[in-house]
Formats: sequence, structure tokens, C-alpha cells
Amino acid sequence: MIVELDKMTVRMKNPDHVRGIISSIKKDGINKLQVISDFDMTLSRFGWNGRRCPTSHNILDNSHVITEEGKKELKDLLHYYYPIEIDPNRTLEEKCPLMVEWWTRAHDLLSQQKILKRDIAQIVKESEVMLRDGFNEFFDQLHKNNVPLFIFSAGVGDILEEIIHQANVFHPNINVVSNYMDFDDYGILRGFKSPLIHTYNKNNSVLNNTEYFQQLSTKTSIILLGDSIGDLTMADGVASVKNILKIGFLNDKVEEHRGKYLESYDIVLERDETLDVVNGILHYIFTET
Ligand SMILES: Nc1ccn([C@@H]2O[C@H](COP(=O)(O)O)[C@@H](O)[C@H]2O)c(=O)n1
Ligand SMILES: [Mg+2]
Repeated sequence: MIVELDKMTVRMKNPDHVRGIISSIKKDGINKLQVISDFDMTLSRFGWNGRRCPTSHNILDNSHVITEEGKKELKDLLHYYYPIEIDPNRTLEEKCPLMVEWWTRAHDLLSQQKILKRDIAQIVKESEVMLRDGFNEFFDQLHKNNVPLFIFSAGVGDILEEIIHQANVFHPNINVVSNYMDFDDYGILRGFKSPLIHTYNKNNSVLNNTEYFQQLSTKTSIILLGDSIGDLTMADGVASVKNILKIGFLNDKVEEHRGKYLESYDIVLERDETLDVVNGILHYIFTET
């Protein structure tokens, strides 16, 4: 029913279950649907031409406003903590305090760099960030059909919003929760606003009284998009979930992570830099039959 599900990049533990959820979402109607998505490495690309694309943090880390010493320190943090973040053999209990440590140290370093609010647009323009192929269709389909898109990111909110703006797809149906920069009266970065969002606390605990989800209490069908095991809890604040389809982008260390991703996500997209499958599913749901 959806040709994109036949792509070589697609893996499903239970294809019949997937087809069942998609049919149920379609049957319940567009008015019941919301999309909850991660940003970095989910809506943005993981790689291009054999090179890693930057996360919203990396965009700042690599930018011209950071001193050479600052760049080195931020890179050292990435090389130390990223393998911990994706290590399938460590428990969440082990990872959480280390993730808080990484984000806190990185945010402290960035806050010492006198980053100006007015430079953000240029920093994003000069970066190598790319949204996944098919992003226009994805954002436009959701907008045209009045489907809310909730972007829940442990990245840097100011940066990811600027990326979406520069791509001309920041439509009114989008709501973002992320780590936002805190600028002083002169527009100089002095810190990050709380709560701190890292890969493994993307749940109710950081959504201020889940007001957003209360407004959307009638949206009982969810399509969840993520690239990390931590993204699986992003819909926990939704009071009544009837149908949930979890789609996971498996970008890195694919063989090592395949088993866990197949257990956790309904659809796993391996080294797929496009939104083709998501667009195909949305197109099927939005098309009247
Ligand atoms: N200092 C840091 C901290 C985290 N990251 C990466 O950001 C990603 C989190 O953002 P999501 O939109 O995916 O929630 C995650 O992939 C971390 O590896 C970083 O690059 N630098
Ligand atoms: Mg991500």
C-alpha cells in the first residue's frame, strides 16, 4: 500500500503490525494526528558525501566565533561523551549523569565565548548543516493538512529554529521544545535556559506541565520520529494515545545497534538520509480513498 516501505533501507520486526497501525491512523482521520519529532540526525542529515553533518551544537562548536582553544575543548568533549551516548552496553542510569555532565560542560564552554545573538543567522548560513532529502514535502504536507508538528530536541533551539527558517519551512503548525540560549541585554550569550534537555530525559520531566500536550488531547494518533533510543519517550506526555507509529533512523554503528532498534522502533531506516518513507506514509494517510 506504501511503495516506500519496500526500500532497501527499511527494516521492520513486524510488518503486519506496522500496516495495522498505519491503517488505524488513516481510519481515525487527519484531525486526530500529530507528529512528534527529534531534530538532530532525524530531520537533519547524519552525513553527506562521506562526511558527517553537524548537529545544532556542532554548528556553534565549529563556527568562526569560537576560539581555536574553545574548538579543541568542545571537540574533546564530543570524542569522549558521544561514544558513551550511543553505547548499547551501558544502562540509562549510567548514561544520564554523564549526559548532564557533557551538556553542562559544553554549554559552559560556549557561554565563555561571547557569542552574539545577531551572529546566529550567519553562523547557520556558514555551516554544513542539511535537512534530510524530502524535507520540503514533509513540512508542507503537515502544514497543508493542519497536522501539529512538535519538535523535541536536546540540541540548541535557537540554532535549529534558524535552520528551519532558512529552509523556508517554519510553518505555524510547528512547536519546538529544546535548549534555548540565554542572552544578556547586550545580546551576548551568558548561559542556557533551564531545564537542560539531553538525549535521555526527553519526556514529561522537562515539558513544563505538559500544557502543550493537554491542548492536543484530541490528537490520539502519533507518528514519532527519532534517531536515538532516548527519543522513544518523547510522546510520554500525551494523555491518551490510541495509535503510535515509531520510526527510527539508524545512522551510526548500524550492525551493533540493529537488534535494539528493531525491538524498540516499529520501522527502522538504516543509513537512509531521506524522509521518503515518512513522506510516503503521510501521503497515504492524507489521500482520500
Ligand atoms: N555538546 C553536545 C551535546 C549533544 N550533541 C548531540 O546533539 C544531539 C541531540 O539533539 P537531538 O535533536 O537529536 O535531540 C545528539 O545527537 C548529541 O550527540 C552534540 O553534538 N554536542
Ligand atoms: Mg537526534
